[in-house]
This record gives sequence, structure tokens and C-alpha cells, in this order.
Amino acid sequence: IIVSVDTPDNSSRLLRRAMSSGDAVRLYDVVFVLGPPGSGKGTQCARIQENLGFVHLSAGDLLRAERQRAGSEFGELIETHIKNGSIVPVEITCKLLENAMIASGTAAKGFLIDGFPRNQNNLDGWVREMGAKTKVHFVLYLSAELEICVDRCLNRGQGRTDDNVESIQKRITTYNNQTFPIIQHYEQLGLVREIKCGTKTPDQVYAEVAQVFGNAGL
Ligand SMILES: Nc1ncnc2c1ncn2[C@@H]1O[C@H](COP(=O)(O)OP(=O)(O)OP(=O)(O)O)[C@@H](O)[C@H]1O
Ligand SMILES: Nc1ccn([C@@H]2O[C@H](COP(=O)(O)O)[C@@H](O)[C@H]2O)c(=O)n1
Ligand SMILES: [Mg+2]
Repeated sequence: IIVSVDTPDNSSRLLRRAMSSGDAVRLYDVVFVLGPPGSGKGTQCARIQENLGFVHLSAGDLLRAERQRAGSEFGELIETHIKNGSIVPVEITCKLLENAMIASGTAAKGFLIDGFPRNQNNLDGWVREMGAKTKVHFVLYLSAELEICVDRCLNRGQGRTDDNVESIQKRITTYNNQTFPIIQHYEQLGLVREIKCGTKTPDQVYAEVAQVFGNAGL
């Protein structure tokens, strides 16, 4: 088994994992971060990255960057999906995630994958392409009342083309119909760690987030 490593620390960690995993080498530790639009996923991921050594990869941010990339053949398709709050085909999103993971090297403790898997197509594509290369430790589910989420998106002030009433309504419909069932799927596997965020400050939410990671030994 060949394990690619770039630091002494990681080399022992990855080799330990390779030796203990039996048949497959699991190179990437992953935590998925899900929740309604505006629940605070990006806000909390930034803190986890800063404090706990995980690399934050937002599927939405990667898609927005690909949309802006000169010469991208997917720019128009991505923008149409973003405005409609619909989900980009997994072949595109999964490749962007994998490229970003590879580009991060092995210095990361693991990856926080924010806003993914968002529907059954995302989940199936991830299992197909990344299932054997990753260990999903748990799904951090940041829940919040939808009215609060709408207000947060409308007041975010980042100039997103989908932070308007019409797009937000569509994003919430997609969340209810397509993403929530994925959370329920992971719930059945005992992998969901829910934090109710609606009325808590970012500091209060982060205190609970840190506890969840601590309990998982991460
Ligand atoms: N606990 C909180 N209390 C009040 N405001 C918050 C809280 N957490 C985040 N916010 C604010 O709400 C807005 C949305 O937060 P953030 O971008 O982290 O959400 P998100 O879940 O990543 O949203 P999206 O799914 O649309 O990307 C931001 O303006 C952020 O500063
Ligand atoms: N797995 C994903 C994630 C996101 N999208 C699209 O991007 C939009 C914005 O996502 P945020 O997480 O930044 O809110 C989202 O509404 C989708 O259109 C996607 O297709 N697949
Ligand atoms: Mg976000």
C-alpha cells in the first residue's frame, strides 16, 4: 500500500489508519455540514477551521468560484442552478471538492464539507467517487427556524445572486424536499449531531460545536 504523505505527523497518522483499516486505505477524514440556507454553516466552519485544524470546503463557494473562472464550460449552468436554488449535477460538484481536497495536501486534520451532500444525486455520486477514499465521521446539522434563516440571508450583504426573496424561497423548497431527506438518511445511521442555532449567538453555537468535535475525538 502506498500512502502519500508530506509531514512526519501526518505520515504516522495516515500509516496507522492504513494499517488498521484492513483492505482499504482511507486517506480523508470528513465531516459533512448541513442545515437550511443561512443557518450559519459558513460562520461555524470558519471557526472550526481556525480552532480545530480542519479545512473548510464549501460546495457553494467552490461552485461560485467555478462560475467565475474564465473559460469554465459550466459557468452558465451553475449560475442557473444557483439562482433557482436547484442542485448542480454531482459530477461537477464532486470533482471540485476532490480537486480542493487534493490541493490542500495532507496537512489538514480533516475536511469540513459544507453544503454537501444536498440531494440523493450528490450522495450517490459521493459514495461512487469518494466512498472508498474517505471516512465520514458525522454530519453536523445546524438547524434553525426558517423565518430566521430568511432574515439572515436577506441581511447577509455579500452580494450573492441568490440572496433575494424569490431565490431564497426556492432554496428552502429544495432544502425541505431534497436535503432534509439526506439528513434523515444519516440520522438512521446514527451519524447526525444536531445543534439548534436559531436563537443562539455564533459564540454559543460554537461552544456546542466544539463539544461535538471533542466527543468524536476530533
Ligand atoms: N448564530 C448566529 N446569529 C446571528 N447571525 C448569524 C449567526 N450565524 C450566522 N449568522 C449570520 O447569518 C448570515 C448567514 O450565515 P452563513 O453564511 O454562515 O450561513 P450558511 O448556512 O452558510 O448559509 P448558506 O447556506 O446560504 O450558504 C451571515 O450574515 C452570518 O453572519
Ligand atoms: N452541493 C451543492 C451545494 C450548493 N449548490 C448550489 O449552490 C447554491 C448555494 O449554496 P450555499 O451552500 O452556498 O448556500 C445552492 O442553492 C445550489 O444552487 C449545489 O448545487 N450543490
Ligand atoms: Mg454558506
